[in-house]
Amino acid sequence: MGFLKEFAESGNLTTIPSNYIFCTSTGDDDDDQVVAEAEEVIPTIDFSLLKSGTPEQRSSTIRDLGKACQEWGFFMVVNHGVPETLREEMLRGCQSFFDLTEEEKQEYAGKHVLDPIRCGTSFNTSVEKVLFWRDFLKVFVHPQFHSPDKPPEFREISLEYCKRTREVARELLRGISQSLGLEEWYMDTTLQLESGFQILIANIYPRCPQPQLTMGLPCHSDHGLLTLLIQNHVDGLQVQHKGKWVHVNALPNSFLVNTGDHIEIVSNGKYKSVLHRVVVNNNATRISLALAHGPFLETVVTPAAHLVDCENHPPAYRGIKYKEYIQLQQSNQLDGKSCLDRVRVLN
Ligand SMILES: O=C(O)CCC(=O)C(=O)O
Ligand SMILES: [Fe+2]
Repeated sequence: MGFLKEFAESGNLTTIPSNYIFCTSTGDDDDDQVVAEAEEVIPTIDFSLLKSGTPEQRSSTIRDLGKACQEWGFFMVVNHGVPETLREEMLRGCQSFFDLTEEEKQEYAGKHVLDPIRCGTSFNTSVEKVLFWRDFLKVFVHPQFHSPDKPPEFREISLEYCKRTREVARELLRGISQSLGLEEWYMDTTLQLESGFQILIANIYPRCPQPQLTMGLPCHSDHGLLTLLIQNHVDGLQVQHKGKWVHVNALPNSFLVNTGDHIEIVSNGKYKSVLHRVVVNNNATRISLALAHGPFLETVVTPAAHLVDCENHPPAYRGIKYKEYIQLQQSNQLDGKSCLDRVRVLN
C-alpha cells in the first residue's frame, strides 16, 4: 500500500478516489452536528499552577483538572514549560520524515503493530474497506527509545521532546489521581509509569479536494492514559461533548490533551475516554504530533480498589495487560470504543 501524501500531492487532484468516501454508520445528520467552540468553552489548565503554584493554586487546578476529565475528557494545557522552539523543531522533523522518498519510508512500512518503528497510511489497511485521508509514523520512545535514522536530526530532537512531554504527562497524572481522591502517586506507582509506555504518533493530512466526503481519522478513543498533541497551526481535531462534535481551535503554544481508555478503566468509569476524530480541509496540509502515555506494557490494569464498592460501584472493567489491549486496538478497525467494550463488565 503506497502513501497518501505522494498521491495527494501529485498533479491537480479535483476528486478523491471512491475508497476514501466515508459515510457515518448511522447516516443520521443530527449525530454529526458540529457546534462552534464559542458555544462550549474547552477547559484550559495552567500547568505552572499545578507544578509550582501555592498549595491553594495547586488544589484549585486539581479541581479544574478533575472537572475537565469528568465533563470533557479533553483540555488544553498552557504554561507547560516545553519551549516553543523545541515544539516547532519537532514538527519540522515530522514534516521532513514525511518528505523522505517513498523508498526511504518503505523501510518502516508494513510492520507488525508491536514493531517499534512503523509508518503507513490510513489506520489499518489490512482490515479497512474505506481509507482515511492520513499517513502516519509511529515510534516507541519509552521505556526504550527508538528513532528512524532519517531525517538525521530526528533522533536528537525527539529524544528531548519526548522526555519533556513525559514529564508534563506524569505531573498531570499525579493531579488527576488526586482529583479522583486517590493518593498523588497512585497511578505512577500502580501503573509503573517509571517504565511507562510512550509512543510518538506523527500524522500528516494532505490538502483534500473534497474534504466533506472523507475523514482524516474516524471517531475513536486512544488506548493509553493521556495523549498530548501539538499541530502545525492547522486545526482539524474535533472532540465529542454531550453528543455533539466540538471543533478544537488550539490555543497558541498549548498541548491538546485527551483522556484515553486506561483513565476510564483505572477510574472505574468516573472519567471517560474522550471520543475524537479528525476532519480535513482543502487549504493546507495538517501535521499533528501525538504523544500517547500509558502504563508499563506488562502491567495488568484494573479499576482502582478505592473507586470500587461492590454495592454501588462494582468493577466496570475486567483487568487486562496493557500490551494485550494495545494489540487488540491496533489490529482491528478504528471504531469508537469497540476495544474498551471488550473489557467492559456488564453489571
Ligand atoms: O491529528 C489529530 O489531531 C488527532 C490524532 C489522533 O487522534 C491519533 O493519532 O490518535
Ligand atoms: Fe486519537
